[in-house]
Amino acid sequence: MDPKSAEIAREQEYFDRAEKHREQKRQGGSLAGQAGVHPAAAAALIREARQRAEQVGGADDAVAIGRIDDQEGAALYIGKHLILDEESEPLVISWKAPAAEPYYLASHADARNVARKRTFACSGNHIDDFTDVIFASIAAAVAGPDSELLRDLNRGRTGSLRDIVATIQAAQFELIRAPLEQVLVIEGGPGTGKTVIALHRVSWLLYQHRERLQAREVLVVGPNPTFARYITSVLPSLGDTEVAQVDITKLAPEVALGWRDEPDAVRLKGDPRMVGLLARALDGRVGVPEPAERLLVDGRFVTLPGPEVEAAVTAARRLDMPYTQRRLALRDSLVQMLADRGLAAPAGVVENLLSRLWPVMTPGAFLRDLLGSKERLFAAGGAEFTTEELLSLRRRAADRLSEQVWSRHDLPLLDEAEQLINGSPQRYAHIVVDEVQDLSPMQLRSIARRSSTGSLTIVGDLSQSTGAWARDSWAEVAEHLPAKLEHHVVNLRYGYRVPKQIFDHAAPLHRVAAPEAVAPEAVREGPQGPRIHRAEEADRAGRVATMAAVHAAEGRFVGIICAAPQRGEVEEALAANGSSWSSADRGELGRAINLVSPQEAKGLEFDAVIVVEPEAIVASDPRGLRLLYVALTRTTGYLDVIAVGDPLPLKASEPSRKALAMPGAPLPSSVAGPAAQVAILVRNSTANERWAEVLREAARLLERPE
Ligand SMILES: Nc1ncnc2c1ncn2[C@@H]1O[C@H](COP(=O)(O)OP(=O)(O)OP(=O)(O)O)[C@@H](O)[C@H]1O
Repeated sequence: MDPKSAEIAREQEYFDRAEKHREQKRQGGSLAGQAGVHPAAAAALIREARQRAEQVGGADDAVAIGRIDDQEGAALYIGKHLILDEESEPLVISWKAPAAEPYYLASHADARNVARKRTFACSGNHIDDFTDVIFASIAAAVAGPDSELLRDLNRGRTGSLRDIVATIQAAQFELIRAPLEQVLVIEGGPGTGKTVIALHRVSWLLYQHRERLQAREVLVVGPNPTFARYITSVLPSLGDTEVAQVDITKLAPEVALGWRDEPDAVRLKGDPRMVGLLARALDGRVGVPEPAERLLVDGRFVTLPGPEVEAAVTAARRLDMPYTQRRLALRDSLVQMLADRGLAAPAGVVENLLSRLWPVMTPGAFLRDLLGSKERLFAAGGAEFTTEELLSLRRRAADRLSEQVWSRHDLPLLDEAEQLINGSPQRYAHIVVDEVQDLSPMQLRSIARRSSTGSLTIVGDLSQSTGAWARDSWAEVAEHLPAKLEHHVVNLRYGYRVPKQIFDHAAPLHRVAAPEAVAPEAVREGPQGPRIHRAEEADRAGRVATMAAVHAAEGRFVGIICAAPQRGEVEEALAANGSSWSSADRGELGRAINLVSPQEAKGLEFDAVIVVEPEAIVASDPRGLRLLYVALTRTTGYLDVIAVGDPLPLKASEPSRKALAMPGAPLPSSVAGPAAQVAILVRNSTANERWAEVLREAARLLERPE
């Protein structure tokens, strides 16, 4: 046996021994259910056992990810979870324990008493190989990634992000363990590890602050359901199963989505001026008493003077409480007025009057009534909004609340209304927000109101910021976040995902679309450079389907990124080719072939990416060059770009007639005001819609209110 194989065999013995102890701990847990006599007690024990098993680590995980030997020759094995022997001595320590720090921080410049760092490559608990870094006596600092990191980065991807405990880099580790009491903004280009670091940071914070920070007090927010699902298994794999992980649409009452807002309305619904508008509109729902209010108590009428009732309403209005609580206060006042007249009326007696003065309100009913009424909008808008703005919010309300279809951009408004009507939602001691660069002020408020401490980890990249609230500076984001604690922005420099040749292809876009942001340095070469395919419109989709099938046949996880105009033809071509695929827009991800819009592709990665018609991607957003940059930086290995037009447009072009005809596309700036409303209305009206209704609505839009 060669020396390395002999060493692997010795290490394997240690791994096997540790695994035996891990299994014993797991078994100890799984018998707990049988020990309980009462079924409820047994269920609780089983639940606890399951949690314990998760904290022990999966049976398929290696017991250790690495080992450090100090200058005196003492070895310390490091894994995802602590494993003790029969004497309760540690066989493996957790990566989060202070003693594990040198594993991540030792460098040739500062060895931290580490003589050797060993990283294991395993299949399950079987050691395939290991690599050593010898620190002793090597003076020169060696830059660049170690071979274990490269091996890990070159592994094929699946539909879910993995933990990186074995290969966390020193700069990343510093962010993972940065103090809890701050707003930490982690910025960095595509694939610098922002997401994965933020998740490891959660695990690390829960471990270090276990006395005062519980998993249930931590919230992780992603930008959409696909992304939330993509990252969801990292924390459980680190033993943290109880952290709430949601996409931002979940921070609002549950409603049926499906309405598409026009760009003006999208922008406005994210505007912080909506806070005042909603508060004024809710106040507008409070009624005015009659000069004399008559109530039927015990079969006879009692009259309450209007001014007295009005004083009670005014007092309730002034209370610093949510609408529903103030309603209860008004009810108490009305009951008291009757009591003052010697009438012991049950609360129900005043209910009719109360419903008129202070109607019961739900966020959905309130917002539907507001957006559906020009009068209500104009009354609440005040001087802060232009006529055009208020009209852009107006839409026909469904007759029944259950039939109302909402847009994604209504959600932060519903959340704001929920706060105004029913008070604060559940709050969290630490919140992580990923892809924060695109969030509107109203969405950021939704997050801020859920923070009990002001401690946040914010993750994003300005060079990937697109949409109605595209940002150019962190200050624009920070002003809507809690200001209780200091804000620190830290930049990650190295790009781990995108191979160098491919990043070089995308880099010119970065320079024109986000000149202020720092571009990452790619740490590795890929299997090949980007391949640019010129196509005719007629054969474009067919070639996409063929390329996807070839990549999939090689076992690669494939992402086809295309804008809305090309989506139909690509779906048809895939179907004609007999390929099955997942659609990220429906929240799915994970088959060999995935079809993704450039917006939904943010944060995701694939072994092979096919970017369809870059010009169409650029045309689909006012910051379209950034969107193309996002699309080109999703690959860990292969990139194909297929284009009838320019494969690398560096200038955002005037939208074509065809693009303008698409619902949701921005109109030229010369078409504004009511004319824009009418243009949008006509564009959105399909042939089978009732034209009389469309024309009536158009006439209504053109008649300007005073
Ligand atoms: N230290 C590391 N060891 C192994 N893999 C790493 C390391 N750092 C980052 N990666 C990998 O690089 C890829 C990109 O990481 P991640 O998705 O967190 O980047 P990001 O900065 O959030 O990217 P984007 O801006 O595109 O959302 C992931 O596959 C991640 O596992």
